Amino acid sequence: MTPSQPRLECRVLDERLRDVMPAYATQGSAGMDLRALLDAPLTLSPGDCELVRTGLAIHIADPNLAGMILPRSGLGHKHGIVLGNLVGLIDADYQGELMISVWNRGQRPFTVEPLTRLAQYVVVPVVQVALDVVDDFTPSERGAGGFGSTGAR
Ligand SMILES: O=c1ccn([C@H]2C[C@H](O)[C@@H](COP(=O)(O)OP(=O)(O)OP(=O)(O)O)O2)c(=O)[nH]1
Ligand SMILES: [Mg+2]
Repeated sequence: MTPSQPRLECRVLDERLRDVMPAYATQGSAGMDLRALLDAPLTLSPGDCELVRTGLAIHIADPNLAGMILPRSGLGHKHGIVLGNLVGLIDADYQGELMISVWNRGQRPFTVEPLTRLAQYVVVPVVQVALDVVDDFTPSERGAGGFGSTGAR
């Protein structure tokens, strides 16, 4: 832990999580893994999407931070287990349980065992902005070009 590391309040909503709290796996890890709080194995057929409990609530509180729930690359690439919402965005004022929308986008059934590390939680900086309504912008180099306007190579 570095001295400047922000501290976030976390409620443990299920005692099963006590011994397996999320942690950074290495010094340079960007995310900490979230486990599936399940009473029994959960088999997802191809195309199935289920909301899975994590047993944890994290109150970020600081509006200049947000949480993100992201897939784990091994599960996503090897097994097609990703998120039903693609990315979960956790508001700084959210105090409820972190939930994982798990989606089997693959072609084979996949069984999630209880307390499997299913997704990862990343805290990112956020800037809240104010919008000034204008009629026109000062021209930029890109202008309204997008969606491949700069070419493929
Ligand atoms: O994967 C996720 C995504 C969201 N949330 C929680 C935290 C987040 O702060 C809240 C609302 O998420 P979001 O704003 O993305 O959903 P919404 O459909 O816009 O709901 P709301 O009307 O409550 O904002 O739901 C999760 O637990 N897991
Ligand atoms: Mg919302």
